[in-house]
Amino acid sequence: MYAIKTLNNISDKGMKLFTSEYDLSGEGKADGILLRSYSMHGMELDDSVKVIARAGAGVNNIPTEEYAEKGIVVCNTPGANANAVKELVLLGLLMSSRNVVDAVDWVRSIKDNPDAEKVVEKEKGRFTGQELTGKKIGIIGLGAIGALVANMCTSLKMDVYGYDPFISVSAAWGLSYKVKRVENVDMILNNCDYVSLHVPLIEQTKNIITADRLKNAKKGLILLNFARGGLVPEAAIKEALELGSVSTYVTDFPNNNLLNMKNVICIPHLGASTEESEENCAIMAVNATMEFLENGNIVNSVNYPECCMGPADKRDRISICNRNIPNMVGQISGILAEKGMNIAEMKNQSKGNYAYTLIDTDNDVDEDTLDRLKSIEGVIRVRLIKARNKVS
Ligand SMILES: NC(=O)C1=CN([C@@H]2O[C@H](COP(=O)(O)OP(=O)(O)OC[C@H]3O[C@@H](n4cnc5c(N)ncnc54)[C@H](O)[C@@H]3O)[C@@H](O)[C@H]2O)C=CC1
Ligand SMILES: O=C(O)C(=O)COP(=O)(O)O
Repeated sequence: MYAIKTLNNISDKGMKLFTSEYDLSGEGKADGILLRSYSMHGMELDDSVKVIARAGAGVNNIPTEEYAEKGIVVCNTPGANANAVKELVLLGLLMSSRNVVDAVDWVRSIKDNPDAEKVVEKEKGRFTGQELTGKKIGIIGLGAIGALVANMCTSLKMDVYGYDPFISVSAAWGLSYKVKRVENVDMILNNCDYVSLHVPLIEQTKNIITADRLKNAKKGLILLNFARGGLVPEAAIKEALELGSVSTYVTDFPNNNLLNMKNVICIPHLGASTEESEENCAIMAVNATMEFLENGNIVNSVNYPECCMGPADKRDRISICNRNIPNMVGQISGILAEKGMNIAEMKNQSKGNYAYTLIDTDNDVDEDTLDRLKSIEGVIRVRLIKARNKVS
């Protein structure tokens, strides 16, 4: 039996995939944790936790490096909510271009005016906007979401520019040939009428949109931030709105300061909040959790490498989280050889500072073997997964 804890509401479509082998009561020590935006920084975790699945894309709410050091695999759900965000970006583009927020607020204010129909026709000129067709848009970050946004904007007949020095091969394949490659953030800000941010919040992207950069931005820029608040310092936005270099800031990450600024359109972090996206994310997160707990297979991890060997069905499987340093595989297989054990299949993958090893063995695995594997310097965690239908 595996115990699962959830830190946010996770769609039933995903949760119901957990079989009767899973205790979902949230009681006791968890083997796996599922969450959305709940902040895990500073949270005490039981030693029992082996896998954490973020039903969503951004993992800045999870101390992924600290957890890697503890042998906890953190997964996310790449692309599962990208369409939902793309559609909200479209709304952001339209709302900011057609003054929809102010116009709707104003028209509500005349609801008791008996001449509302006439007043609308007389006053509507105050809300004249601009069209998207033919305007320049820059997309910063061309991953799952940025690529969809870029392609959507080409369909809207916008002139689309993209910046992503780390673009993946699969994202590049999916990108319209009409998207023009730009070499730096400033070129995007200085030339575009609209800029949409789609990078993760990491050390290198924190405060990426500085006050200096915005000073030189094309006058009247509409900046859309459906990625993370921490990419754009509030002071920079305040100054740019006052100077007029930015005309509107659309953000999915409001706070008290932003809510009190004029020409800031605040959305309450709704990017991924559609039924479809919540279901997609939950299904992917639950599948990754079960794969890891039952088979030791790692999929969609952000702190450990992808490593899969199919179901742990016929043979006992040893799962080892270790540091990415020389001679790990040699020492591991040496111990198994000393114990007279035969390795039926083995896989070792690495990512950054960490590596992961899966071993299927024809023999029974005793406690002493596990203890000796644990004692190798650089081994972080060892787990035995008993075969479901063992061959004798
Ligand atoms: N508003 C919302 O509800 C949602 C917000 N998000 C945010 O959007 C972010 C992106 O999501 P996805 O597109 O799914 O992730 P992704 O991982 O598919 O794409 C991120 C892209 O950013 C690029 N990148 C990384 N560092 C960069 C840098 N310094 N400069 C330029 N590009 C850089 C990467 O190469 C990658 O192509 C998430 O990390 C999250 O913070 C994601 C989903 C929902
Ligand atoms: O997936 C992401 O990065 C998001 O920001 C979505 O957050 P949420 O799951 O809606 O709390």
